[in-house]
Amino acid sequence: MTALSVSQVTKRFGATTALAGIDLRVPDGSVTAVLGPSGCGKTTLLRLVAGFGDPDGGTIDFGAERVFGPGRSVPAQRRRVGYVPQEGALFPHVDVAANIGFGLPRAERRSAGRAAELLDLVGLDASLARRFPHQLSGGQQQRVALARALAPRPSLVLLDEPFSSLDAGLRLNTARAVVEALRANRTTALLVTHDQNEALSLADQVAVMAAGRIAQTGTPQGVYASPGNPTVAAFVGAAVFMPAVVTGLTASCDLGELAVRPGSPQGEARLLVRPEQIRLLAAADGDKNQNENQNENQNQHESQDRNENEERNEERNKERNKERNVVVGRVTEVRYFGHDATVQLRLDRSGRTVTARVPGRQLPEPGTRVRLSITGPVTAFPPH
Ligand SMILES: Nc1ncnc2c1ncn2[C@@H]1O[C@H](COP(=O)(O)OP(=O)(O)OP(=O)(O)O)[C@@H](O)[C@H]1O
Repeated sequence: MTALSVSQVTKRFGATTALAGIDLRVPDGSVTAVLGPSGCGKTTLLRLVAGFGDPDGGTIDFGAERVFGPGRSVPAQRRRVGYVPQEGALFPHVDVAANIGFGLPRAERRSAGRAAELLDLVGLDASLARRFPHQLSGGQQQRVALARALAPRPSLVLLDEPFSSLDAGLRLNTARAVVEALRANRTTALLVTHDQNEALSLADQVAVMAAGRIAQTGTPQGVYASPGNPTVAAFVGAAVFMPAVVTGLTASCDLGELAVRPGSPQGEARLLVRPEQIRLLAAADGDKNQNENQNENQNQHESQDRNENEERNEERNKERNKERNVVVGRVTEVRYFGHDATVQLRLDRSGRTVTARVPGRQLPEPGTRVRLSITGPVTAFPPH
């Protein structure tokens, strides 16, 4: 298989700039997910790589071979690209074996061996070879579509939202089976999707696209944990943004004093907190009483022993600082998803609304007040 390099590729359709200078490298034998909102240019990029149309500028290389560049455009049929579209890719009037054999040389087309091998690769039983597409589930059809794309041993496989027509359960299983098959075959693949979970859970590399450009490329963990800007941050997962002032490695905001990553911009900033970083602690009202009792006891003790006055004052200051960093909010909404839940809270201090993602076991009732704490460092962006 071959690495793909796209460099400074541009494409306009009349007044619309579909691609504004794309740079992307897909390493040999790996799967890159292109993730982006509707209309950002994902399909256009895939079509130009396949050779279904020429860019206005830039270069496209398959390994050492330039397939598009100044004065050069290798036709689609000579690029040896496998294409898996959204749905309806199979010929309805011929069986699975014939569908898979479509792209094979004549001699191989008659051999049942290659079709069986490909069915096995995509995790389907060889007995399905004689069925017609309408006798398969949607997920099975998409696996056959991949088997057909892989049959002529392409240099590259392009998948354009191949799972979007499948329902949730089937979608995940099919997506996993398809990516396992791509990996087993050491296929270089570009998978277009607008589903963040799909991109993050399946791909070796995620390229986030926005308005005709690649906004960021990296490993799924890298893009999620260290997004380059707020647009990427919001596109790869749920995000809570809030204003803050950063001094050194600490950000001061409505959620208290939070640790920020090294190298964060200083001064006024826009903080990104992931909902799973917000932890809910014990109910706030009970805690408040306990704190008041503790303070009263401390006061009595201080009046008994004046010599320890200074020491006590210091402790009280520390306690006050701690209290200042205790963030309390009232639960306004709870959404239960089985494996976890989201809890929306209105912060006492500012009235700002934040959303926490918590395990679905012990959920607070709407209306109760809870204390919050933030785990792990948060990301700071410049304020605008
Ligand atoms: N043949 C065309 N003629 C005119 N405009 C086009 C054409 N193809 C795409 N566009 C425009 O180019 C932009 C990018 O379209 P594209 O289909 O690549 O986006 P996309 O990210 O794949 O969107 P979606 O997720 O909705 O499929 C859009 O504004 C679209 O309207």
